[in-house]
Amino acid sequence: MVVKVYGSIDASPQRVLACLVEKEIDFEIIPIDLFKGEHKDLEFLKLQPFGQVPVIQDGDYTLYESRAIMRYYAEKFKSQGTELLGKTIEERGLVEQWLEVEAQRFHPPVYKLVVHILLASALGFPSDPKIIQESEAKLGKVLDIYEERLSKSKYLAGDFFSLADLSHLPFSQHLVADLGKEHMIRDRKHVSAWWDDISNRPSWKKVLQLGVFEL
Ligand SMILES: N[C@@H](CCC(=O)N[C@@H](CS(=O)(=O)O)C(=O)NCC(=O)O)C(=O)O
Repeated sequence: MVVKVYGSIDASPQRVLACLVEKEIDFEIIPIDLFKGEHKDLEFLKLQPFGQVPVIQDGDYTLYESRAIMRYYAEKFKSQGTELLGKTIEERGLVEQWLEVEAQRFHPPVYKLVVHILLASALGFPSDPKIIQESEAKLGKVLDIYEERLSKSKYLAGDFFSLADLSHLPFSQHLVADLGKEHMIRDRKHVSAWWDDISNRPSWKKVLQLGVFEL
């Protein structure tokens, strides 16, 4: 069954696409144009009542929240493609820990930078320099902890690539590519080496190529 992924070149859907590529799962992108407000259409809201992308449909199974979708496929296809959850319960615990850190500590400041640097004018409100400054300071503190962790461990959960690293790809790509904040990664030696490693994975290159194609 080909998995339908509702979204397109947006960051959170890319998180799911990278996971599906790593797990060698076939998918079809159903474009949802956020700038046209298609994510607020009644039909779409029946799939995702909060009006956000991504949503997946796998036969008659529907799921939203990108990190939940990743966990579902990483578990469902555990023995296919890249192992993304670790091999022991202790490794799984560390994968879950760093997935939560990404969602609760890393994502909020980066998302504010995306909104205020990239989207503000398109969404019709003034970008707030104070929010940008505060978000950058918050993110810097988070990345300092990453630097310490990655000075001892090749990847966040251990010496293996996992969902925890993968989950960082889309918004870290924003940081280095279109927010003008690449220095936040490059100024931290171990974070920089980690970013070079995970962003050079064939799965991520394929997802970025899809984005180019979509444009
Ligand atoms: N927690 C959700 C967040 C999804 C989300 O924020 N999606 C954004 C697109 S992106 O910023 O992730 O690329 C969206 O639909 N935004 C439209 C809206 O919130 O109205 C997830 O991880 O799936």
